[in-house]
Amino acid sequence: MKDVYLLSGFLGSGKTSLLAHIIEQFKAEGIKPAVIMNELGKLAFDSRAVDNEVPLKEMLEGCICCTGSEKMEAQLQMLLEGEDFDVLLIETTGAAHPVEAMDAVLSPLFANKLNMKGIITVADCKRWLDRDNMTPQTRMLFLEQIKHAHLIVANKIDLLTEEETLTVTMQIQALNDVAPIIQTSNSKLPIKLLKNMEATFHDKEVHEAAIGKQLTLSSRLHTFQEGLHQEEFEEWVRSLPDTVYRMKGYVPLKGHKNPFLFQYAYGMVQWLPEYMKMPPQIVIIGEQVDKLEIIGSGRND
Ligand SMILES: Nc1nc2c(ncn2[C@@H]2O[C@H](COP(=O)(O)OP(=O)(O)OP(=O)(O)O)[C@@H](O)[C@H]2O)c(=O)[nH]1
Repeated sequence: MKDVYLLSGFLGSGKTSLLAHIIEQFKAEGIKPAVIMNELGKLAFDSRAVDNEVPLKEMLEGCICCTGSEKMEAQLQMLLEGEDFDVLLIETTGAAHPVEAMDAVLSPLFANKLNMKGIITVADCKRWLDRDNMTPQTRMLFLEQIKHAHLIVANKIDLLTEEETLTVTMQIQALNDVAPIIQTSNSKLPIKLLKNMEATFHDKEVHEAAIGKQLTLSSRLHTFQEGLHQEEFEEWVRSLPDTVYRMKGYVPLKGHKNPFLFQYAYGMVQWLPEYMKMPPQIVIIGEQVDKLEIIGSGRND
């Protein structure tokens, strides 16, 4: 399994600086990183931050959350098949919503190969102080990127007074009291903090994880043991709390040879027949997904 980290944060907040700093530290430890950079526009300006030894894929046409997961799947496939690496760092555009970005990366096709460790959000502290002057949409995205983070880098504190730094840290903590907040200049984050991150639950870990572990956004991989009735499955989907944001994968349906491709977003269910026998697994993305009772399992796993 290769660990995956998603770097989120506003335009100019310090994501590329963070990426460069993380790469340097991983390499010093003998860990091989690979990078996917999602830039808006066609010029891969920031890729200069990544040296030639590090496998790099760029997604220059639009934001990963809008172009959909197929492009991301293609990049992941190419990296997994063609490159030798231990960890994957994905820098999202400043405009990416964290749930959509995580959704694009978490493909059931790679569920057994990639382990989503979580979202690191770089928050521009100077900009935070000025957030009341943002448009409502921009402000909302800024807050969502912080709310869903598993680790928050409160960056650019060199531009703040001590008192301002304290105020900003407390305000950010009030928005997300689960993620650790690290104050930095130039995104100088020690990588030892990444190692404790864990945003993915596999079936067998659900019970342990549920004890005393609180998470914002997380994902869960579930394997079905038997075929299900479509109507019962859809009834179960409707019964789920609205903190389940996305689901996708292959669901074995009674009376059909191959599991169906299943997608769920914004309360809508979509089914597509699959011509190959894909593994009967779904990925669930949301809050507290470890606590969900999943249809067909007969118990909470
Ligand atoms: N003063 C100050 N400047 C910083 C800090 N961190 C980053 N910068 C500067 O802010 C600018 C943007 O930094 P990047 O690391 O490129 O930020 P980014 O989030 O990748 O930016 P985009 O790719 O444009 O979204 C650069 O000019 C950095 O040198 C910091 O802690 N303090």
